[in-house]
Amino acid sequence: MTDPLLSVRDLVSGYGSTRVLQGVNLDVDKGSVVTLIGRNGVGKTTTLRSILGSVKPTSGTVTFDGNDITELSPEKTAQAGIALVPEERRVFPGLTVRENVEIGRIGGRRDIEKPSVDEIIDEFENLARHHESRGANLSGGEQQMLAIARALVSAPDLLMLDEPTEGLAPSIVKQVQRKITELNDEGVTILLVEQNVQVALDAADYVYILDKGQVVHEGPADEVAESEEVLDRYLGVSLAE
Ligand SMILES: Nc1ncnc2c1ncn2[C@@H]1O[C@H](COP(=O)(O)OP(=O)(O)OP(=O)(O)O)[C@@H](O)[C@H]1O
Repeated sequence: MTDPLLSVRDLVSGYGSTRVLQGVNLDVDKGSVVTLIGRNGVGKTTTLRSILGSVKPTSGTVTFDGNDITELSPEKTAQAGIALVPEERRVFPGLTVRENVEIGRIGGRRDIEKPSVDEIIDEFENLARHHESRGANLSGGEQQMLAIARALVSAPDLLMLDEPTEGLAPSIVKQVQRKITELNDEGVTILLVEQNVQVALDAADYVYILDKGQVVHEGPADEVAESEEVLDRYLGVSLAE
């Protein structure tokens, strides 16, 4: 067995005196799609922020590609090869598609040649025809693709996506899901936070369920999908046949 690409151990983290994560443990194997699911407010976004370094963990460790990155700043974490597509996309509304992607090229790994802005945009059929459109004029689905493109141009080994399908129409949700699968097929390892349980289970190889700042259940996605009692207890959902 090879070591996981990302390994989170006993991670305790929060905001000021509020402790949100109470000792999170998770692994992401190279080449896999791992999803983190759980009800609102259980700490999913805080987990991603603590891995990235925008929230400083109180204790515990984050190991990436064999290196301890627990104390690194978000810039250094990006240089190590991790990119985050944040909740609500955070596309720059006044900048064009091309300019938004160019910003992503500033950060990220320095030890390899990054793809060009055009190469990345051309991989997204619904962005390629909008090179010069401003972020504000894109649809929600196009903005999500732009946020993913901006992360990919930094050539990450691990792409973290925070609720990429939130607020999107069902047909666009499918497009985002297909993109996640396509990227993974191309070799990008993915850690996905997803409210849409069906998408989370369909996209993933392995699933962690978070509740009150701790992992309360984990397993291969197909096994979790069949654990009706677990889905009901921790997520309050039952999946239609
Ligand atoms: N910047 C912040 N300052 C203070 N408290 C915060 C901050 N961000 C989140 N919290 C609190 O931390 C807790 C966990 O939030 P987090 O965003 O990690 O949850 P989540 O599982 O991602 O849920 P959601 O789906 O609602 O985003 C919540 O109680 C939230 O109010």
